[in-house]
This record gives sequence, C-alpha cells and structure tokens, in this order.
Amino acid sequence: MRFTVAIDGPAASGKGTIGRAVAAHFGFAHLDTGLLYRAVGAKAGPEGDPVAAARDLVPEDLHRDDLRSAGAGQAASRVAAIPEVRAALVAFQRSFARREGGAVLDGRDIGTVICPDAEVKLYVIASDGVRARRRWLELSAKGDPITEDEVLADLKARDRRDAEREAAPMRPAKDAVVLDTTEMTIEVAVARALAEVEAKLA
Ligand SMILES: Nc1ncnc2c1ncn2[C@@H]1O[C@H](COP(=O)(O)OP(=O)(O)O)[C@@H](O)[C@H]1O
Ligand SMILES: Nc1ccn([C@@H]2O[C@H](COP(=O)(O)OP(=O)(O)O)[C@@H](O)[C@H]2O)c(=O)n1
Repeated sequence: MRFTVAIDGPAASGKGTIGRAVAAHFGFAHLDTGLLYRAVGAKAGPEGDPVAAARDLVPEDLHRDDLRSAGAGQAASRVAAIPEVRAALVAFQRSFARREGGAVLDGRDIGTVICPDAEVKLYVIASDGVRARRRWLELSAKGDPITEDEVLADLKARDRRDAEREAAPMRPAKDAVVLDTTEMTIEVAVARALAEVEAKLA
C-alpha cells in the first residue's frame, strides 16, 4: 500500500509531533525533512559549499547532535533558499514518500512541491507566541541557555525567509487542511490529524 501524508507549516507549530504520532499509529514511516536542511547547513558550515553538502549528504549526517539548535535552524533556512540545494534533496524525499507501507513527511513544501498528489495534506499553524514558548521549553529542557525572546526572533526570521523565498516557498497547498494548534493539546491535535487520515483510508 502506498499512502502519503504531507505535513507543512511554520517553525515549531507541531508538525514533527503530529507526524511521528500519525506514523506510529498507522505503522507508516516518518521523515522529518527539516533535518535534511539542518544537516546540509551544518555539513557545509559558514564557509563551505551547501550545494556540494546537499549532493554528498549521507545518513550519518542526520545523526549529528547539534542539529536542533536555533543556530542550526538559521543555517538550514539560509541553505534552503538555494534552488540547487533543494533540487539535490528532491529524489530522496519523493522515493521515501512513495515507499511501500505508507509515509509521513513534514516540512515546508511537501504538499506543494515534493508530494503534490499526497493523499492527506495538513498545514499546521499556531500563534507566534505559543510556538516560541513551546520551542523555548524544548530547548531549555535540553540545557540550551537561549531566552524565549531569542527563540521568538529566530522563528520570525526563519518564517519570513521561508515564506518569501522564490524556491518552494512555505505556503499551504490549495487542498491542505489547516490545523491551528494554538489552543490544542498535543492529544487533541494528534486526534484531529488521525481523523483526517482515517477519512482518506476508509
Ligand atoms: N499542541 C501542542 N501543545 C503543546 N506543545 C506542543 C504541541 N505540539 C507540539 N508541542 C511541542 O512543541 C515543540 C515543537 O513541536 P514540533 O513538533 O517539534 O514542531 P515542528 O516540527 O513544527 O517544528 C515540541 O517540544 C513539542 O513537544
Ligand atoms: N521541507 C522543508 C523543510 C525544512 N526547510 C527549511 O529548514 C529549516 C528547518 O526546518 P525544521 O522543520 O527543522 O524547523 P522547525 O519547524 O522544526 O523549527 C526551515 O526553517 C526551512 O528553511 C525547508 O525549506 N523545506
């Protein structure tokens, strides 16, 4: 069975949390595509060639322990604006999406560019303040000394860059279901996503 769930939306809106839960529930594979761009940014570093880093990306690159920081997120969003970087990552994402047994991919352009024919498309949003609070709680629990205001500034800068770039800008697909999780618990948000998938599987 081939079945693709595409989850897009701005930074820290809950895409990964929902994606992992949907994948676990239905036994689908899950790909956090943001991790690919974070790994490219980290692999290239400030002086390197991001296009070469994207073309040479190997699975071990995704296991670096510094990919979740705000700095790695900023580097990701800069390399993600380069069309050749995005092009180098398309084939892997598309073949992951069509693997046997079902797949969930979360990112910014899954429903619009990577998988325009996905069976389910969700666009997950939440207010800026709520997203900043959630990401700050996550980073501070890991010992990151970043402040909540710094997280908010990071999210806003990335969202603007991601939405305004020419190459695969962040936006909801015309047929995406928008899920505003501002006032939802994780359990409620996941239940809403599961219901959308159930409806299409039936
Ligand atoms: N509905 C929610 N309520 C409270 N916290 C949430 C909710 N959804 C996600 N979170 C938390 O917010 C943080 C960001 O979520 P995540 O799924 O990583 O977002 P994204 O993949 O969109 O960047 C995580 O720490 C996650 O546990
Ligand atoms: N499909 C994707 C996924 C991520 N990205 C870029 O990668 C960055 C990091 O993505 P992420 O999903 O890990 O970010 P968070 O939402 O977890 O903060 C984003 O800010 C985008 O610039 C993208 O351009 N396309």
